[in-house]
Amino acid sequence: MRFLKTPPAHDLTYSDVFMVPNRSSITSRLDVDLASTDGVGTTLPIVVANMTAISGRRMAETVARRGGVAIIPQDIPPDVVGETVDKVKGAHPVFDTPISVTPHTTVGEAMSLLGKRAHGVVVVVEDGRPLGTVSEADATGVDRFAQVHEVMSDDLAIVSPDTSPEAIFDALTARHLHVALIVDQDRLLGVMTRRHAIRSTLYRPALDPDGKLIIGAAVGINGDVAGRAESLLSSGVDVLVIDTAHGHQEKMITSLKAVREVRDRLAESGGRRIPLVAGNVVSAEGVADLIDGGADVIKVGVGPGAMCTTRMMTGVGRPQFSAVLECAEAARGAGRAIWADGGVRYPRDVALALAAGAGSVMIGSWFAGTYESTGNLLADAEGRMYKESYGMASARAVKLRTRTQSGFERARAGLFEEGISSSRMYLDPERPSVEDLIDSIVAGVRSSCTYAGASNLEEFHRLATVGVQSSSGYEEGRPLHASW
Ligand SMILES: NC(=O)C1=CN([C@@H]2O[C@H](COP(=O)(O)OP(=O)(O)OC[C@H]3O[C@@H](n4cnc5c(N)ncnc54)[C@H](OP(=O)(O)O)[C@@H]3O)[C@@H](O)[C@H]2O)C=CC1
Ligand SMILES: Nc1nc2c(ncn2[C@@H]2O[C@H](COP(=O)(O)O)[C@@H](O)[C@H]2O)c(=O)[nH]1
Ligand SMILES: [K+]
Repeated sequence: MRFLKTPPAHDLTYSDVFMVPNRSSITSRLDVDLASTDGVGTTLPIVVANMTAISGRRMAETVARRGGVAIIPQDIPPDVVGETVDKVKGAHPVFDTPISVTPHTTVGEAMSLLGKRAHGVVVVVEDGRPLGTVSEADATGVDRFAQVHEVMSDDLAIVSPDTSPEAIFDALTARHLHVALIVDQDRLLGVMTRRHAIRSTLYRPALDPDGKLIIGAAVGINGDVAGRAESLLSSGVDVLVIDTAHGHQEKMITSLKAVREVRDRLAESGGRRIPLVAGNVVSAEGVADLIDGGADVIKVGVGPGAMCTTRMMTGVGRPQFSAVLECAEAARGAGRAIWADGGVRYPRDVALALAAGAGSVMIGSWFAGTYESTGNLLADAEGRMYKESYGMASARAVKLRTRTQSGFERARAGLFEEGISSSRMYLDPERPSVEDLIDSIVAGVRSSCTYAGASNLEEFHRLATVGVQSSSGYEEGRPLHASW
């Protein structure tokens, strides 16, 4: 990446910068390969942040199907992480997991499950075989205590797993149906909407060597770090994140070394060498020390997160674009990669982080307001759908994390909060699924690459030309949804 003009002496946020187009020989945005360069095995440079209100089983499965990876937070007990890993590994790499109920399930219960996934139907199943589907339209005006077999639609598009996405798309269009049910030998394997059919030709799932979807998990720096790391690695995670607010501290370095020993021992006894990610830091010195401690990837960002109050509480942090730029250069110099963590709100921010040299971009709050985040779907007084979210250093998260300690200890720890305990993240009615958000990120970043003349992310980092803008420069780039 180069600056258009001499960069200013002060540090820059994503909003402070823009990219200018280069002469390009790339003729189509579809010719751009967005596989990450960080060695983690994703085909998209997107990581879901280890936040309890955001990253769980459905998020992990959905994002990995499109090529990214989700990190299960450090506060989730190891046996629950193990179950989550099993579920994600058991999910179909192409077809979406159905929401299935028995014929005698009440309409009320079936409708409460509908918001769990984006495809909009519940499948009524008996002995593994689909009998019908129930959508919100089928349930409108129906008594909540009625049973689903009374209201289900039995006009079904049943296809075999070897049907091409194009054929599924055409069949659904011809029959005016919303989802195809993928059935193999009388067993419901998955579902596919027309949008999913298109996506399955545009994205490549992120898979482990056995062809299963990938997933990561996090460990903090307190307690039995090596023990938790061993348990997570044994449960089959594909990437391990060692995470704390101030990653450039001695305790992080000793924890990291302990985790590396566990990882290396398991790898030597026949396991895979799982990449270790450590953070968070915002300086080249921090990067160097974590690489020295054994990190394969360094997580970068102090204070840019949407749930984060660190900068207002402490004055500490660093504008994220400059942090990413400096840390990426330091990591690349040592043959390692970084993840740009936090503060991403628009596709442009993802593009700018990658231009600055990030291997992947970690996103939390933007993905909180989706069907796939962990929380329950709620409606406000006007009927707008939202999910509740909170920061991992908020009093709420600290209370959860310290639940085994005395009431006094917990209350005292809660005073040191550096995050928001409750926020409403609204679902965008146009983009209610994390897959819709990924579509827009991918459309934006593919386009950024072709403006730069890059056919992959390594070229993009090399070719990107970045300028510095005023706040009115940023404002000029915003769309206008109503007249002046
Ligand atoms: N990227 C960011 O800007 C930030 C991210 N977070 C996220 O919140 C989650 C919880 O992290 P964290 O609060 O570190 O909790 P952890 O449970 O990981 O504990 C942090 C440990 O480090 C010690 N510590 C020393 N100095 C600091 C410091 N300046 N800030 C925080 N802890 C310090 C704490 O001791 P003691 O409590 O006794 O001081 C504690 O033992 C993580 O997921 C983290 O990524 C949190 C804040 C900022
Ligand atoms: N200072 C705090 N930082 C937090 C907290 N919870 C999460 N985080 C960080 O934010 C990113 C995600 O950023 P987002 O803008 O995409 O939401 C996450 O990975 C953490 O590094 C918190 O309570 N305090
Ligand atoms: K912030």
